[in-house]
Amino acid sequence: MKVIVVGAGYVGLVAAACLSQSGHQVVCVDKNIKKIEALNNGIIPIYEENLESIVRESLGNNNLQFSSKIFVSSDIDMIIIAVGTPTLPDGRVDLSQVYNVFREIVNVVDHPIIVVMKSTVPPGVGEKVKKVFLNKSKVPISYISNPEFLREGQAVWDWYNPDRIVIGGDDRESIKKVLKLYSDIDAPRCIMDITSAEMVKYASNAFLATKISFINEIANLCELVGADILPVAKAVGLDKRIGGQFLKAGLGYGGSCFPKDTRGLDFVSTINGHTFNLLKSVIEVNFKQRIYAVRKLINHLGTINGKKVGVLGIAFKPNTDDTRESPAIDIIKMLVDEGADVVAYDPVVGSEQCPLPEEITLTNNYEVATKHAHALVICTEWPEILNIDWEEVAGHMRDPKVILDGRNCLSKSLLVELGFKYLGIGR
Ligand SMILES: NC(=O)c1ccc[n+]([C@@H]2O[C@H](COP(=O)([O-])OP(=O)(O)OC[C@H]3O[C@@H](n4cnc5c(N)ncnc54)[C@H](O)[C@@H]3O)[C@@H](O)[C@H]2O)c1
Ligand SMILES: O=c1ccn([C@@H]2O[C@H](COP(=O)(O)OP(=O)(O)O[C@H]3O[C@H](CO)[C@@H](O)[C@H](O)[C@H]3O)[C@@H](O)[C@H]2O)c(=O)[nH]1
Repeated sequence: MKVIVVGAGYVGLVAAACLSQSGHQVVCVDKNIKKIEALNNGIIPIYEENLESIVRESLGNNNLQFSSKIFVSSDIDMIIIAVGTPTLPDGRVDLSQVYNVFREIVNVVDHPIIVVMKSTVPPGVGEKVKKVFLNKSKVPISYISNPEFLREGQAVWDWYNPDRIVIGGDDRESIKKVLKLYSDIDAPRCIMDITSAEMVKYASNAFLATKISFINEIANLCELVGADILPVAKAVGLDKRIGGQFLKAGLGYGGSCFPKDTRGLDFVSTINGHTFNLLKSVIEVNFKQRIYAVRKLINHLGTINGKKVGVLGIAFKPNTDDTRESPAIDIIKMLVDEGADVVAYDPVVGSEQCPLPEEITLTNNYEVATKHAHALVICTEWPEILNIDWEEVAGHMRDPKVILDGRNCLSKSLLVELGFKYLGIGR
């Protein structure tokens, strides 16, 4: 199949690379010219396991090309859209990138083609796009919704091992063709109408976010009654009807998806006259979890004004350099507001990836963040952080040597033995 992928971000680049590795002819288009120049030289702008080798191999065998303009030659079968759909301050989804792509497509397409929507768009957008944009095209353009469920940090693995492939459409032939993209992938196929496919994506993310906020509420309650969230979550998760995944209590969810998609679904609900109270609570609990962590630290340090606090981990989760809506960013801002001297460490995140307050020091060396620190806050469970030599850190920190383990990822007994004051979440 010959396809164009529009957008070379986390989703577009992974889709383009994996489809080309599966033998499809792919042109990946991004309006960011610098990104395209780098990609043409095999330089990957994001940190994602195995992606670079796939891109380089596909560039080498000509299955993959990069371009800064959409050029639709007569042999192109479909255009896959993977541009950003960020959140607006009022929770609405900003669809301007998506709409701009449709304006371009309608202008350049000169033969019948399928447009596949991989970007996450609110339920109802596909039908609207068909009416507003595609009906104006001189040639037939078929619309398919094909939401993406990959996770950052394991995106390539997720691409080849999805739990399901969701296709929403109203034209059998187009659905059949889109399914051919995935002929080498073993997963259940869920075929439905466009709006339902769009809803699957939002419902999935909202449900996973609900699990996280739920377990965080249970963790907070555990602290009050003297229970430990680790054995509690493990035993609860062993019930197959509940499942053990997404029951890790901590600082709450961040990233480019859960925060924006929960807010987006809440907005869609409100505009349609439905008050989604459960989802509103999920969002509120998630934000409060960050404040709660800072309060906990203040309670143990007395005041943090003038104290050195090392924040370990800035990415919203391990194995990615993405800091979008990362709990670490809010926590750092709150600590700075309280007068702390913050030194933040992350093994891969650099200043170009994240807007941090000017007052803070950012380092890729954990010793710079831990040396002479009064307290540490673990925000991301990077392997580099789990494997820190805590005995050495105990030797160079200042009293009271508090560790707020915001991801419950360290050994409490070891740290207590080494003289740290250990604070977990729900323990
Ligand atoms: N990041 C994830 O893990 C993930 C997973 C599943 C779904 N999604 C969804 O996929 C979509 C893309 O997410 P992302 O994280 O890859 O976004 P991103 O911001 O990393 O990348 C989007 C890319 O699109 C490019 N772009 C914007 N307008 C363009 C245009 N007119 N022509 C060409 N290129 C253009 C941008 O320059 C950017 O490189 C979003 O809707 C997101 O919600 C993301
Ligand atoms: O038990 C858990 C699991 C996750 N998290 C946090 O939740 C956030 C999101 O984690 P994860 O889902 O692994 O990362 P994403 O890459 O954002 O992936 C989610 O968002 C993507 C974009 O929509 C979807 O495609 C994926 O299916 C969905 O898992 C991170 O901050 C995690 O630290 C927890 O706090 N506790």
